Amino acid sequence: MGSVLTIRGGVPLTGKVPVRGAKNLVPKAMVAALLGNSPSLLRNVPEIKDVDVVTSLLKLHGVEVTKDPVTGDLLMDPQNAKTAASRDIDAHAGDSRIPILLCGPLMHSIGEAFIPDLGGCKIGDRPIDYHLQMLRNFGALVEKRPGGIAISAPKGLKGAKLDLPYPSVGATEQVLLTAVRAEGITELSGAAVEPEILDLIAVLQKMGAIITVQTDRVIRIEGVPELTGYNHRALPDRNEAASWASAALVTKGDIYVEGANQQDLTAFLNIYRKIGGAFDVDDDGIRFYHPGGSLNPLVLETDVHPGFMTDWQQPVVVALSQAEGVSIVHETVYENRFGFTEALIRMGANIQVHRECLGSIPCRFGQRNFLHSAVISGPVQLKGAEIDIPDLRGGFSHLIAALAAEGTSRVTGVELINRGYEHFLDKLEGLGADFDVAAGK
Ligand SMILES: CC(=O)N[C@H]1[C@@H](OP(=O)(O)OP(=O)(O)OC[C@H]2O[C@@H](n3ccc(=O)[nH]c3=O)[C@H](O)[C@@H]2O)O[C@H](CO)[C@@H](O)[C@@H]1O
Ligand SMILES: C=C(OP(=O)(O)O)C(=O)O
Repeated sequence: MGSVLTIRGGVPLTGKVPVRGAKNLVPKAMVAALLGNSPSLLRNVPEIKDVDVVTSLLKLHGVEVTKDPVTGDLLMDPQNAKTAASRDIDAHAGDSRIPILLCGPLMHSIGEAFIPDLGGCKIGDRPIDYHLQMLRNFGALVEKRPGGIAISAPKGLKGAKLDLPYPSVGATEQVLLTAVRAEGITELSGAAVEPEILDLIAVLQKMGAIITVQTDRVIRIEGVPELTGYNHRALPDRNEAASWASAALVTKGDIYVEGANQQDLTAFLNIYRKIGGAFDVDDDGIRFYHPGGSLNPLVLETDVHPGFMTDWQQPVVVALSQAEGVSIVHETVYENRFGFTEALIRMGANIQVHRECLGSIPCRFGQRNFLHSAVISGPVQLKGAEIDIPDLRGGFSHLIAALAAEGTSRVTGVELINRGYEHFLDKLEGLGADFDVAAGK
């Protein structure tokens, strides 16, 4: 039974929070360790659920994993990698999307893989068609099995000329993790180039891979027969940083996010400043604060990097509910990422969601009946409510709203937040939030 959080809102969050390695890099760098012929050391690893899930999956496949939670050092030795039973893999896959990325590394290290149906946030259909198509182009055989897919490469994996119809982060990583040890050259057009992908490329290069990131979303990989282990410090979690930044703005607080990196947050910082938030960057992090006065409404579209990241959208929508005037947010990455607004509306936010594309970025969801544009009018006084957290970022945005609201909120489903926010209750306590946690009935 999950715990219940009782939040008494209205306290500005002030203080310091550290952010460690990115949820959207660390599990993938862990998967990459399977490609090496010697141990890998990943540093700055946070204690989050997605890391635990991949740790279990690696262990099931014979990888020795040793972790120091305090330093964040994670040592992985893949030298005895082996096949695992599909029912065990299924039981350990958890609520994560990472298992699909095991395909290439497992085919290279043990010749086959079983991949269970994926978890991850329910913010759209989230198909894996690009992943499977890319793998087939390398020569992999993909078979549907109960509860997942079986994948093998009886004739080996060969480099290919590939083109993604949309710059999918996961499918780009799938190609990288497969191409590095495939025979010959792979050229991927339409690739995603998120900072986490560039950091994964850095990991793979340390292992001996030959990867060139060209202009216009083209990545070229020359396959090599063998890779070694790596020693790498994971880039910081820019999505967690942006969430705390929004929390500072919404609660009229002042939060120093230790570890936040300006370069990875450029698009976010521009929007933060336009809304009326203030920030100071130094060598170790970024201070985010509400400088007083009213917040400004704006028009915003989520997009692939270098655009405004979709995972920043939900916390920023809460900030826009406090801006003076009408804002428009067009979500172009996921077709169904406004479900979280239902709870905000119950808390008093003035938000309408629309099927039309309210923006200029060509989007795959227009005229397809998806509620993917939001109109937000503010400012409103948010009020405490009963909330059941639906997903990671939507859930964090609900927490922020409850922390700023008048009165008390009762929040269930908080365990979902552990998937991407390390020690978030300790961090909230350190920032002065007024809450209790009780075991649910
Ligand atoms: C663990 C991780 O890193 N998660 C991130 C990753 O998710 P993830 O890698 O799952 O996201 P993708 O970039 O692949 O998805 C983007 C869009 O492409 C679609 N698509 C994707 C694959 C496919 O085979 N077919 C298909 O249609 C998806 O449904 C979605 O509409 O990138 C997203 C976009 O920056 C982020 O929101 C997630 O936080
Ligand atoms: C959508 C997200 O993650 P995942 O892809 O792991 O579900 C997220 O981090 O906001």
